[in-house]
Amino acid sequence: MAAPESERDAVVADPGRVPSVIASHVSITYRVFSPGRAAEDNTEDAETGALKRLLRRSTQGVGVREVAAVKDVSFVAYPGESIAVLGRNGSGKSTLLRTIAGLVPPTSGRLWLHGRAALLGVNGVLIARLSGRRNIWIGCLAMGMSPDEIRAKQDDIVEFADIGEFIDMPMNSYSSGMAARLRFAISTAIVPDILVVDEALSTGDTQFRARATARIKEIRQQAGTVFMVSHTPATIESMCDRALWIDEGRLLADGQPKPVAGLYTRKYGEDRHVWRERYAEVHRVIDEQGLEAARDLLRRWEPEGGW
Ligand SMILES: Nc1ncnc2c1ncn2[C@@H]1O[C@H](COP(=O)(O)OP(=O)(O)OP(=O)(O)O)[C@@H](O)[C@H]1O
Repeated sequence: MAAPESERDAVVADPGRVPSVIASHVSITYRVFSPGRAAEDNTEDAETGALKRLLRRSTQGVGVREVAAVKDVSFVAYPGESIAVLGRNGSGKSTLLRTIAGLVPPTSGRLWLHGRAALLGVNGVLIARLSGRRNIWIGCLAMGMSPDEIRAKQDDIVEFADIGEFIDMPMNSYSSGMAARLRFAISTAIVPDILVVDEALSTGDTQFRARATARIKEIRQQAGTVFMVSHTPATIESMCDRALWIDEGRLLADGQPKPVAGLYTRKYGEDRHVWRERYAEVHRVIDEQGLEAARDLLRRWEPEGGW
């Protein structure tokens, strides 16, 4: 069903402020290539079987499945905002965040960024057999820092990671908490305009979490925009001033963290049976009347949502 006109015009920016991110009808679809069936060729020798499979694929095509991870998401974000992204496993949170960080292009729709975005977590580029100190250079270079910038920052990074003599040991000797601390310290060494945090705070001990929270606050105060995935209502309420609830790839709610997290946790929390019926109703409304009508329903249930 085509989206109603009100949904097509969902991106409305505040004329008094310069947005840091504008997402306009962003959809992201993965194409998954499934290998051909191998079992039929077990009477052949391996080489003949492989050749036959290859021939069959080239004539019949490889199975392609499309996964619509993010569906028609629109929002406007501003400097100074700290935005929680919540939703169940597989709902599309990481995909959306990776798109904001510039790692996955939107399949359709438009995304405008004002400034530099960085995904917190330089895990992909770090090399486990090298020391933490060497990895600081690798991670910082990957974030686009110059050698002079790195030299100026490296003592701060070591100090913030606070992993003692392990900084000179290979990263594959680190506990997961230590590795998370070092990654966090590297990726917040420079203040990006848009910081994207994908569950980085779920690791690390209480003391480190408190320091990480303070660092994120610092970034916010320097007028950056922070997006962070979190499943914990207390974290969302203490660290964020806005929440996006992504459900099956759709932006179901965009409002103040407390009511949005409240709706979300009720769906998966205590009065689950009551909410399950309401949730089924939300999905019925989405199918029959569109997403905006479903959001109206949520607004009626949680009028204090600020949406
Ligand atoms: N690289 C990929 N190739 C194909 N499908 C993918 C890929 N990454 C994610 N998906 C699919 O896209 C959908 C959204 O996944 P995504 O990781 O964005 O969800 P998520 O909300 O971050 O989940 P989680 O909370 O488990 O991390 C899922 O159906 C997932 O299987």
